[in-house]
Amino acid sequence: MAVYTRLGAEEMAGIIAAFDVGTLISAKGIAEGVSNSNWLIETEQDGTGRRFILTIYESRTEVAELPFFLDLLDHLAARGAPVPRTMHDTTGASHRLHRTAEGDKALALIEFLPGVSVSEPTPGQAEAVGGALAQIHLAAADFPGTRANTMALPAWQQLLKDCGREGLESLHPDLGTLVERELAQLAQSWPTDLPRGVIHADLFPDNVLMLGEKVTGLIDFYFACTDLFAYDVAVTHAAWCFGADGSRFDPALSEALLRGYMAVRPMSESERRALPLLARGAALRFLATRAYDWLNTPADALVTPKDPMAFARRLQFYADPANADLFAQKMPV
Ligand SMILES: Nc1ncnc2c1ncn2[C@@H]1O[C@H](COP(=O)(O)OP(=O)(O)OP(=O)(O)O)[C@@H](O)[C@H]1O
Ligand SMILES: N[C@@H](CCO)C(=O)O
Repeated sequence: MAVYTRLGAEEMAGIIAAFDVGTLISAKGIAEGVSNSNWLIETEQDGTGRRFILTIYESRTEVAELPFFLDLLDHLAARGAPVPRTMHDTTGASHRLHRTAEGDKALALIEFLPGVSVSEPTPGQAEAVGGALAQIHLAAADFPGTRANTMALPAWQQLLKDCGREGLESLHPDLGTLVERELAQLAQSWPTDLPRGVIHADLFPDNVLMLGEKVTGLIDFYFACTDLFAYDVAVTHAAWCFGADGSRFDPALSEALLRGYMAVRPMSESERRALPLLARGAALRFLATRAYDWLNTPADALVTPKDPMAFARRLQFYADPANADLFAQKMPV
Protein backbone atom coordinates (compact mmCIF):
# COMPACT_ATOMS: atom_id res chain seq x y z
CA MET A 1 0.00 0.00 0.00
CA ALA A 2 1.39 3.36 -0.86
CA VAL A 3 -1.36 5.84 -1.54
CA TYR A 4 -1.65 7.91 1.60
CA THR A 5 -3.19 10.98 -0.05
CA ARG A 6 -6.69 10.62 -1.52
CA LEU A 7 -7.29 12.57 -4.75
CA GLY A 8 -10.62 12.99 -6.57
CA ALA A 9 -10.79 12.70 -10.38
CA GLU A 10 -11.20 16.46 -10.93
CA GLU A 11 -8.37 17.18 -8.53
CA MET A 12 -6.11 14.74 -10.37
CA ALA A 13 -7.02 16.29 -13.76
CA GLY A 14 -6.17 19.72 -12.30
CA ILE A 15 -2.77 18.48 -11.14
CA ILE A 16 -1.94 17.03 -14.55
CA ALA A 17 -3.17 20.18 -16.37
CA ALA A 18 -0.32 22.13 -14.77
CA PHE A 19 2.12 20.10 -16.91
CA ASP A 20 2.25 20.17 -20.69
CA VAL A 21 1.72 16.43 -21.01
CA GLY A 22 -1.74 16.17 -22.64
CA THR A 23 -5.10 15.12 -21.22
CA LEU A 24 -5.49 12.76 -18.29
CA ILE A 25 -6.79 9.34 -19.35
CA SER A 26 -6.27 7.30 -16.17
CA ALA A 27 -4.57 7.39 -12.77
CA LYS A 28 -3.92 4.16 -10.89
CA GLY A 29 -2.55 4.03 -7.35
CA ILE A 30 0.68 1.99 -7.08
CA ALA A 31 0.81 -0.53 -4.23
CA GLU A 32 4.63 -0.79 -4.02
CA GLY A 33 6.70 1.70 -2.06
CA VAL A 34 6.22 2.79 1.52
CA SER A 35 7.42 6.38 1.85
CA ASN A 36 5.35 8.38 -0.62
CA SER A 37 2.06 8.17 -2.54
CA ASN A 38 2.54 7.11 -6.18
CA TRP A 39 0.21 6.81 -9.18
CA LEU A 40 0.71 5.52 -12.70
CA ILE A 41 -0.67 8.29 -14.91
CA GLU A 42 -1.76 7.86 -18.53
CA THR A 43 -2.36 10.86 -20.76
CA GLU A 44 -3.03 11.46 -24.43
CA GLN A 45 -1.16 14.16 -26.30
CA ASP A 46 -1.56 14.77 -30.05
CA GLY A 47 -3.04 11.29 -30.48
CA THR A 48 -0.18 9.59 -28.62
CA GLY A 49 -0.49 7.80 -25.29
CA ARG A 50 2.05 8.82 -22.62
CA ARG A 51 2.81 7.40 -19.16
CA PHE A 52 4.21 9.03 -16.04
CA ILE A 53 4.63 8.41 -12.33
CA LEU A 54 3.00 11.02 -10.09
CA THR A 55 4.54 11.19 -6.62
CA ILE A 56 3.07 13.08 -3.69
CA TYR A 57 5.78 13.44 -1.06
CA GLU A 58 4.65 12.44 2.40
CA SER A 59 6.24 13.54 5.66
CA ARG A 60 9.50 11.53 5.33
CA THR A 61 10.78 13.58 2.36
CA GLU A 62 12.03 17.13 3.03
CA VAL A 63 10.58 19.51 0.41
CA ALA A 64 13.71 21.68 0.60
CA GLU A 65 15.72 18.68 -0.62
CA LEU A 66 13.57 17.99 -3.68
CA PRO A 67 15.61 20.22 -6.03
CA PHE A 68 18.70 18.09 -5.27
CA PHE A 69 16.88 14.81 -6.01
CA LEU A 70 14.91 16.02 -9.04
CA ASP A 71 17.72 18.04 -10.67
CA LEU A 72 19.96 15.01 -10.20
CA LEU A 73 17.53 12.85 -12.21
CA ASP A 74 17.58 15.37 -15.06
CA HIS A 75 21.37 15.62 -14.92
CA LEU A 76 21.90 11.85 -15.02
CA ALA A 77 19.28 11.26 -17.72
CA ALA A 78 20.85 13.99 -19.90
CA ARG A 79 24.14 12.04 -19.70
CA GLY A 80 22.53 8.83 -20.87
CA ALA A 81 22.15 7.10 -17.48
CA PRO A 82 19.05 4.91 -17.12
CA VAL A 83 17.09 7.16 -14.76
CA PRO A 84 13.69 8.84 -15.28
CA ARG A 85 13.55 12.50 -16.19
CA THR A 86 11.46 14.93 -14.17
CA MET A 87 8.61 16.54 -16.12
CA HIS A 88 8.66 20.28 -15.45
CA ASP A 89 5.36 22.18 -15.17
CA THR A 90 4.32 24.94 -17.57
CA THR A 91 6.24 27.49 -15.47
CA GLY A 92 9.42 25.36 -15.59
CA ALA A 93 9.25 24.12 -11.98
CA SER A 94 10.33 20.55 -11.18
CA HIS A 95 7.86 20.19 -8.31
CA ARG A 96 4.67 21.88 -7.15
CA LEU A 97 2.79 22.31 -3.90
CA HIS A 98 -0.71 20.84 -3.72
CA ARG A 99 -3.29 21.75 -1.08
CA THR A 100 -4.69 18.68 0.71
CA ALA A 101 -6.81 18.12 3.81
CA GLU A 102 -3.55 17.50 5.74
CA GLY A 103 -1.89 20.69 4.48
CA ASP A 104 0.26 21.53 1.47
CA LYS A 105 2.22 18.62 0.02
CA ALA A 106 4.86 18.66 -2.70
CA LEU A 107 4.37 16.61 -5.86
CA ALA A 108 6.39 15.77 -8.96
CA LEU A 109 5.62 14.11 -12.27
CA ILE A 110 8.32 11.69 -13.39
CA GLU A 111 8.94 9.90 -16.65
CA PHE A 112 7.63 6.30 -16.62
CA LEU A 113 10.29 3.74 -17.48
CA PRO A 114 9.51 0.16 -18.55
CA GLY A 115 10.87 -2.84 -16.68
CA VAL A 116 10.29 -4.89 -13.54
CA SER A 117 12.17 -5.34 -10.27
CA VAL A 118 13.72 -8.78 -10.00
CA SER A 119 13.52 -10.77 -6.78
CA GLU A 120 15.97 -13.59 -7.65
CA PRO A 121 18.71 -11.85 -9.68
CA THR A 122 20.95 -13.75 -12.07
CA PRO A 123 24.70 -13.01 -12.36
CA GLY A 124 24.01 -11.31 -15.71
CA GLN A 125 21.53 -8.97 -14.01
CA ALA A 126 23.91 -8.28 -11.11
CA GLU A 127 26.66 -7.41 -13.60
CA ALA A 128 24.35 -4.97 -15.39
CA VAL A 129 23.41 -3.34 -12.07
CA GLY A 130 27.09 -2.95 -11.15
CA GLY A 131 27.66 -1.23 -14.49
CA ALA A 132 24.67 1.08 -14.06
CA LEU A 133 25.85 2.07 -10.57
CA ALA A 134 29.30 2.99 -11.89
CA GLN A 135 27.61 4.88 -14.74
CA ILE A 136 25.72 7.17 -12.33
CA HIS A 137 28.87 7.72 -10.25
CA LEU A 138 30.68 8.95 -13.36
CA ALA A 139 27.72 10.84 -14.85
CA ALA A 140 27.23 12.87 -11.65
CA ALA A 141 30.85 14.07 -11.60
CA ASP A 142 29.85 17.53 -12.90
CA PHE A 143 26.55 17.74 -10.99
CA PRO A 144 26.75 20.96 -8.96
CA GLY A 145 24.50 19.89 -6.07
CA THR A 146 25.72 18.32 -2.84
CA ARG A 147 23.83 16.72 0.02
CA ALA A 148 25.22 15.36 3.27
CA ASN A 149 24.48 11.70 3.97
CA THR A 150 21.78 11.87 6.65
CA MET A 151 22.01 8.08 7.02
CA ALA A 152 25.73 7.88 7.85
CA LEU A 153 27.44 6.50 10.97
CA PRO A 154 26.13 9.14 13.45
CA ALA A 155 22.56 8.34 12.35
CA TRP A 156 23.10 4.57 12.83
CA GLN A 157 24.53 5.27 16.30
CA GLN A 158 21.47 7.33 17.21
CA LEU A 159 18.91 4.88 15.79
CA LEU A 160 20.55 1.92 17.55
CA LYS A 161 20.77 3.88 20.80
CA ASP A 162 17.05 4.64 20.47
CA CYS A 163 16.36 0.92 19.97
CA GLY A 164 18.10 0.27 23.29
CA ARG A 165 19.98 -2.88 24.22
CA GLU A 166 16.76 -4.49 25.46
CA GLY A 167 14.97 -3.67 22.22
CA LEU A 168 17.77 -5.16 20.14
CA GLU A 169 17.89 -8.26 22.36
CA SER A 170 14.14 -8.71 21.90
CA LEU A 171 14.92 -9.20 18.21
CA HIS A 172 17.74 -11.69 18.94
CA PRO A 173 19.57 -12.39 22.22
CA ASP A 174 23.00 -11.75 20.59
CA LEU A 175 22.07 -8.59 18.70
CA GLY A 176 23.02 -6.08 21.43
CA THR A 177 26.58 -7.46 21.63
CA LEU A 178 27.00 -7.65 17.84
CA VAL A 179 25.81 -4.07 17.34
CA GLU A 180 27.94 -2.67 20.15
CA ARG A 181 31.09 -4.36 18.84
CA GLU A 182 30.49 -3.33 15.22
CA LEU A 183 29.58 0.28 16.03
CA ALA A 184 32.79 0.67 18.05
CA GLN A 185 35.00 -0.83 15.33
CA LEU A 186 33.40 1.12 12.49
CA ALA A 187 33.58 4.40 14.41
CA GLN A 188 37.29 3.79 14.93
CA SER A 189 38.23 2.83 11.37
CA TRP A 190 35.67 4.37 8.99
CA PRO A 191 37.62 5.77 6.01
CA THR A 192 37.21 9.38 4.92
CA ASP A 193 39.90 9.76 2.26
CA LEU A 194 38.46 7.63 -0.55
CA PRO A 195 37.01 9.01 -3.82
CA ARG A 196 33.60 10.55 -3.25
CA GLY A 197 30.75 12.09 -5.20
CA VAL A 198 27.00 11.62 -5.63
CA ILE A 199 25.85 8.13 -4.61
CA HIS A 200 22.43 6.46 -4.73
CA ALA A 201 22.84 4.90 -1.25
CA ASP A 202 19.80 2.58 -1.48
CA LEU A 203 20.18 0.56 -4.69
CA PHE A 204 18.12 -2.47 -3.68
CA PRO A 205 16.51 -4.73 -6.31
CA ASP A 206 13.17 -2.93 -5.78
CA ASN A 207 14.84 0.32 -6.89
CA VAL A 208 16.06 -1.12 -10.19
CA LEU A 209 13.79 -1.74 -13.20
CA MET A 210 15.06 -4.39 -15.62
CA LEU A 211 14.06 -6.04 -18.88
CA GLY A 212 15.95 -9.33 -19.07
CA GLU A 213 19.58 -8.49 -18.35
CA LYS A 214 19.24 -4.81 -19.24
CA VAL A 215 18.79 -2.09 -16.62
CA THR A 216 15.97 0.13 -17.85
CA GLY A 217 15.63 2.33 -14.77
CA LEU A 218 17.30 3.23 -11.50
CA ILE A 219 14.65 4.83 -9.31
CA ASP A 220 13.99 6.13 -5.81
CA PHE A 221 16.92 8.52 -5.38
CA TYR A 222 15.56 9.90 -2.10
CA PHE A 223 18.62 8.79 -0.09
CA ALA A 224 21.06 10.06 -2.75
CA CYS A 225 23.84 12.12 -1.18
CA THR A 226 27.52 12.99 -1.40
CA ASP A 227 29.59 10.16 0.04
CA LEU A 228 32.18 7.47 -0.80
CA PHE A 229 31.64 5.69 -4.14
CA ALA A 230 32.96 2.46 -2.61
CA TYR A 231 30.33 2.70 0.16
CA ASP A 232 27.63 2.72 -2.57
CA VAL A 233 29.23 -0.42 -4.04
CA ALA A 234 29.10 -1.97 -0.55
CA VAL A 235 25.41 -1.05 -0.11
CA THR A 236 24.56 -2.54 -3.50
CA HIS A 237 26.60 -5.66 -2.70
CA ALA A 238 24.72 -6.15 0.59
CA ALA A 239 21.39 -5.57 -1.16
CA TRP A 240 21.93 -7.93 -4.13
CA CYS A 241 24.13 -10.86 -3.10
CA PHE A 242 22.35 -12.63 -0.21
CA GLY A 243 18.73 -13.55 -1.01
CA ALA A 244 15.93 -11.77 0.84
CA ASP A 245 16.55 -13.28 4.30
CA GLY A 246 20.28 -12.54 4.19
CA SER A 247 21.39 -16.11 4.77
CA ARG A 248 22.40 -17.19 1.25
CA PHE A 249 25.53 -15.37 0.13
CA ASP A 250 25.93 -16.01 -3.61
CA PRO A 251 29.55 -15.71 -4.78
CA ALA A 252 28.53 -15.68 -8.44
CA LEU A 253 26.31 -12.61 -7.88
CA SER A 254 29.07 -10.92 -5.89
CA GLU A 255 31.67 -11.51 -8.57
CA ALA A 256 29.33 -10.39 -11.36
CA LEU A 257 28.27 -7.20 -9.56
CA LEU A 258 31.88 -6.17 -8.88
CA ARG A 259 32.95 -7.09 -12.43
CA GLY A 260 30.14 -4.96 -13.87
CA TYR A 261 31.09 -2.00 -11.69
CA MET A 262 34.83 -2.28 -12.35
CA ALA A 263 34.31 -2.49 -16.11
CA VAL A 264 32.87 1.03 -16.07
CA ARG A 265 34.67 2.59 -13.10
CA PRO A 266 37.74 0.67 -11.89
CA MET A 267 38.19 1.05 -8.14
CA SER A 268 41.55 2.09 -6.69
CA GLU A 269 43.55 -0.28 -4.52
CA SER A 270 42.52 1.69 -1.40
CA GLU A 271 38.85 1.48 -2.31
CA ARG A 272 39.14 -2.26 -2.80
CA ARG A 273 40.92 -2.69 0.51
CA ALA A 274 38.19 -0.71 2.28
CA LEU A 275 35.30 -2.78 0.88
CA PRO A 276 35.09 -5.37 3.70
CA LEU A 277 34.75 -2.61 6.29
CA LEU A 278 32.36 -0.56 4.15
CA ALA A 279 30.21 -3.66 3.66
CA ARG A 280 29.95 -4.08 7.44
CA GLY A 281 28.85 -0.43 7.59
CA ALA A 282 26.28 -0.96 4.84
CA ALA A 283 24.83 -3.98 6.65
CA LEU A 284 24.71 -2.05 9.93
CA ARG A 285 23.01 0.94 8.24
CA PHE A 286 20.04 -1.19 7.11
CA LEU A 287 20.02 -3.18 10.34
CA ALA A 288 19.72 0.14 12.21
CA THR A 289 16.79 1.56 10.21
CA ARG A 290 14.99 -1.77 10.07
CA ALA A 291 15.43 -2.48 13.80
CA TYR A 292 14.20 1.01 14.65
CA ASP A 293 11.14 0.64 12.37
CA TRP A 294 10.48 -2.89 13.66
CA LEU A 295 10.42 -1.71 17.28
CA ASN A 296 8.50 1.51 16.60
CA THR A 297 5.85 0.60 13.99
CA PRO A 298 2.41 0.25 15.58
CA ALA A 299 0.80 -3.18 15.08
CA ASP A 300 -2.11 -1.62 13.14
CA ALA A 301 0.10 0.40 10.76
CA LEU A 302 -0.55 0.20 7.01
CA VAL A 303 2.99 -0.89 6.26
CA THR A 304 4.78 -4.04 7.40
CA PRO A 305 8.28 -3.31 8.70
CA LYS A 306 11.15 -5.11 6.99
CA ASP A 307 13.08 -7.88 8.79
CA PRO A 308 16.14 -6.44 10.62
CA MET A 309 17.68 -9.89 11.12
CA ALA A 310 18.17 -10.21 7.35
CA PHE A 311 20.84 -7.50 7.74
CA ALA A 312 22.20 -8.84 11.04
CA ARG A 313 23.01 -12.05 9.11
CA ARG A 314 24.80 -10.06 6.41
CA LEU A 315 26.70 -8.14 9.07
CA GLN A 316 27.85 -11.37 10.70
CA PHE A 317 28.91 -12.69 7.32
CA TYR A 318 30.97 -9.60 6.43
CA ALA A 319 32.53 -9.45 9.92
CA ASP A 320 33.52 -13.15 9.93
CA PRO A 321 37.33 -13.43 9.51
CA ALA A 322 36.71 -16.52 7.35
CA ASN A 323 35.26 -14.15 4.73
CA ALA A 324 38.01 -11.54 4.98
CA ASP A 325 39.24 -12.31 1.47
CA LEU A 326 35.80 -12.08 -0.08
CA PHE A 327 36.44 -8.91 -2.03
CA ALA A 328 40.14 -9.47 -2.66
CA GLN A 329 39.69 -12.92 -4.17
CA LYS A 330 36.62 -12.23 -6.21
CA MET A 331 37.64 -8.85 -7.47
CA PRO A 332 38.67 -8.86 -11.11
CA VAL A 333 41.63 -6.60 -11.86
N1 LIG B 1 10.02 6.15 -13.12
C1 LIG B 1 9.32 5.03 -12.90
N2 LIG B 1 8.95 4.25 -13.92
C2 LIG B 1 8.21 3.13 -13.71
N3 LIG B 1 7.79 2.72 -12.48
C3 LIG B 1 8.14 3.47 -11.43
C4 LIG B 1 8.92 4.66 -11.56
N4 LIG B 1 9.08 5.20 -10.33
C5 LIG B 1 8.44 4.40 -9.47
N5 LIG B 1 7.86 3.35 -10.12
C6 LIG B 1 7.04 2.29 -9.52
O1 LIG B 1 6.47 2.78 -8.33
C7 LIG B 1 6.86 1.96 -7.21
C8 LIG B 1 7.06 2.83 -5.97
O2 LIG B 1 8.10 3.77 -6.21
P1 LIG B 1 9.17 4.10 -5.10
O3 LIG B 1 9.93 2.85 -4.76
O4 LIG B 1 9.93 5.28 -5.56
O5 LIG B 1 8.21 4.48 -3.87
P2 LIG B 1 8.57 5.14 -2.49
O6 LIG B 1 7.40 4.98 -1.59
O7 LIG B 1 9.03 6.53 -2.73
O8 LIG B 1 9.84 4.28 -2.07
P3 LIG B 1 10.27 3.37 -0.84
O9 LIG B 1 9.32 2.28 -0.67
O10 LIG B 1 11.63 2.82 -1.25
O11 LIG B 1 10.35 4.28 0.31
C9 LIG B 1 8.12 1.24 -7.67
O12 LIG B 1 8.27 0.00 -7.03
C10 LIG B 1 7.86 1.06 -9.17
O13 LIG B 1 7.03 -0.08 -9.37
N1 LIG C 1 15.98 -0.30 1.09
C1 LIG C 1 15.69 -0.12 2.49
C2 LIG C 1 14.40 0.64 2.71
C3 LIG C 1 14.54 2.14 2.52
O1 LIG C 1 14.56 2.49 1.21
C4 LIG C 1 15.59 -1.49 3.17
O2 LIG C 1 15.42 -2.49 2.48
O3 LIG C 1 15.68 -1.54 4.38
